[in-house]
Amino acid sequence: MDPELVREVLSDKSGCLQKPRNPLARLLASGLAAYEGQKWTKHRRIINPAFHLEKLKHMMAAFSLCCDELIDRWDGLIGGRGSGEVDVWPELQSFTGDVISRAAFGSSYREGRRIFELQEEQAPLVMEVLQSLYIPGYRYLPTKKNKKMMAISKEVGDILRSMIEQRVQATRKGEAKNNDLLGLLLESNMTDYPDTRGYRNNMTIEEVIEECKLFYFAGQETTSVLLTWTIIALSMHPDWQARARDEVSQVFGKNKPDYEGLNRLKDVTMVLHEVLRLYPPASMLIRETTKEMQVGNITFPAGVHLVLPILSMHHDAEFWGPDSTEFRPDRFGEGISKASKVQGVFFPFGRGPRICIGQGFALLEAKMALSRILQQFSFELSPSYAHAPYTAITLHPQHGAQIIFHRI
Ligand code: HEM
Repeated sequence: MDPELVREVLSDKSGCLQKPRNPLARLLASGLAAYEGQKWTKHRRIINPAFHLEKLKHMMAAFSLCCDELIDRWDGLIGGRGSGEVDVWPELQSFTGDVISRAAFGSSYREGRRIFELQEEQAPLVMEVLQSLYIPGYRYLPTKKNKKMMAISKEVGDILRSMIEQRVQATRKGEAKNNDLLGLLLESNMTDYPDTRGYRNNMTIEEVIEECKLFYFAGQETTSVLLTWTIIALSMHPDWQARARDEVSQVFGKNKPDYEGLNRLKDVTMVLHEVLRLYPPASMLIRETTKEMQVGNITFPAGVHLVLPILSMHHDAEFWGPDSTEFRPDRFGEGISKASKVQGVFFPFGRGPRICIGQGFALLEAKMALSRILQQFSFELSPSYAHAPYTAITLHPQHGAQIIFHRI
């Protein structure tokens, strides 16, 4: 696909495009509530100013705590033998779930974790519904599955509502620290924050609930996918594993990584960019035309879905050269803009007004986790690993990611 067209669509200067309304994309976009007929929230952008990386520094403590738990768990799995096999895919999913729970809900972490467990239970039920024949009104019938889904949805809503109400009270009394995502969301929501057209944009409690659910969907699986492919790629390329470990050891020695040091990691960043290029967690973006519009020299009527194929553009030899499918992190040695032959063909976090607001968060989390893992273990692929990247909602390792770890 022509990168110019991608830029044109994602910048959407004509205002003719929106995030799609098809059920699967709605599931992705606004969480499971989409199934219940709730609307895509229009207000997301108001949280952007509060979601500044400076504030995320407060979340370093949450990342660090989750890393401690991960390393302890893997240490336990390896046991006294010094080496052992771990399927890192479920491990890292649980890790990023913990990170987002702690970062999103701070002191209310336990209730937050319960919400995410419930959503995990709900996701396969929703997928089943989406994949089955659509019969209008069927979802309101008191079938076993529908009752289960409604019960989960009610429990999630009840927990969130009570957490939010408590937090709003505490914020009004000046008693809440509010350096977690929920706090930032509520704080920015309590501030009168007009949009570019001057409208007040405050969210309802229901919309705050939707935002909280979205953070989980947008932030948990994507980051676990990135970390999992990184461990696999570094197992396949021991030279890069050694190089990344050397860098981590030069910057941190045996100390725990800090914010300033993580921002100085060059080789590790190149590795993460190359993994995001070869295995982009979101393999495509979709936009829907809301009225007739022209893209390039084609005129599309309203209601057309435009698919922007991140995965294939990231692999295209025309943009990246004849080694486009090879793992070569040094192509990012002089930054993203010089990595490809053509500009604008690397967009794992999207682009334009709806670009991922969690990209700083995700990269910081990934760098911290990877640094801790490299400090503690060397690793290689297990003979039971089968390489099968598979596009479900994100780009999964279809048969898991079995890795043999050796304690250093
Ligand atoms: C490696 C990790 C991640 C990747 C590859 C990723 C990728 C993306 C992409 C491609 C989009 C744009 C979707 C579109 O334009 O249709 C997006 C949006 C979004 N992401 Fe991420 N993401 C990651 C991590 C995170 C994290 C950790 C969070 C939250 C803490 C997050 C929160 C969001 C939100 C809220 C949106 C919607 C923004 C909007 O529509 O205005 N993401 N992400």
